[in-house]
Amino acid sequence: MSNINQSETRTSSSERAVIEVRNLVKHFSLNDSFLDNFLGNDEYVEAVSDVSFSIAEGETLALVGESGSGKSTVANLVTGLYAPTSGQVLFEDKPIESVKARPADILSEIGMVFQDPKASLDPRLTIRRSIAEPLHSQEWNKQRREERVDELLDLVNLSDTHADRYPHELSGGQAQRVAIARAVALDPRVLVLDEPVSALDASVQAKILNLLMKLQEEMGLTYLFIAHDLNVIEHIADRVAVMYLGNLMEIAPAEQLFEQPTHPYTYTLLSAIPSLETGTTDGRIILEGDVPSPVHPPSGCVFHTRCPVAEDECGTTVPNFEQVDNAQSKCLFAQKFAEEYSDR
Ligand SMILES: Nc1ncnc2c1ncn2[C@@H]1O[C@H](COP(=O)(O)OP(=O)(O)OP(=O)(O)O)[C@@H](O)[C@H]1O
Repeated sequence: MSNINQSETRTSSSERAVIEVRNLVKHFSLNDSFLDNFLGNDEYVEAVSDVSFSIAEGETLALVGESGSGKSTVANLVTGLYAPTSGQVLFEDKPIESVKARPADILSEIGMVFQDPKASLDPRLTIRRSIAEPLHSQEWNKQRREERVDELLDLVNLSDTHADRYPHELSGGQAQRVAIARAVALDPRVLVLDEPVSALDASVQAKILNLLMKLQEEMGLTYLFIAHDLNVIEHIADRVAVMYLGNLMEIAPAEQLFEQPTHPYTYTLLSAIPSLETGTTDGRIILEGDVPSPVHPPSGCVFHTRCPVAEDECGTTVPNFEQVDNAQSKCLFAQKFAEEYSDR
């Protein structure tokens, strides 16, 4: 057991980090009017609070947590859509701003897939034109673009007959395949997947997850996979990062996290997953109280107001990350908690 600094929640030095997030902070101001500025009102939402992690080449890091925990904000910071309030995102050791300075570069390095595939496709464009759109950034002639669209349709297991349809003529699963084809059109290194299967039926979810795993293997892709549902990521994630109220609470290899969570918040998320045998969530821990406001987060550990095992110290002391086996856990009692949990 050891206490470690938050900035050390990274891949081991032998693995090459494709994405590295260092002490990332993002505030959204709530008082932007002239009067607010004049009166010095500077209230803000602390959407992401000192988050650090890295993702190794070919790895899938899942980012999980309840609604409002800051997952999408992290995704938008990693793709350079948002500028951080402080901290840094590095893509292959280069600050993301320098990659973003040339829009074609960022598109070809980091692709993005969203929750609602139909909303991410232009309803006026045929599937062929939608998939071809990012290819216009390349100096390719029409024939080369057409060939690439055919390759991409094949890659995501859609037949040519889909090429001339419009988004409204596709099922949710087919539309997500098209969105994935677009995202990988320029052969990126990284895909940021923001709840890519949340809007789909369970049977379709499994097919899209299988497709993502196949593409990762064939194209050597690195994934940042965002989900609120731990069920979805159990088989796809190599490591899991758990967020609560803008903070990273635990980061661990997926197998260890599902077997022996080291943070009480992870435990409560796991206890919400229905048992495979009974289909019920018997023994589930229901968190008391509402999620606190990200404008005035609790002192000490941000989870202490809802934590089922909090002690007095948790309300006053901000935990550092503690190493428990291969997990890093932002809990003052991580070791004790993990031992007690494994006895259950
Ligand atoms: N543009 C914005 N302006 C103000 N507040 C924002 C903005 N975007 C996000 N927030 C706030 O930041 C916090 C984190 O939001 P975020 O969308 O990143 O969480 P999330 O975990 O992705 O949730 P969800 O799964 O519901 O999308 C929330 O309190 C949210 O209300």
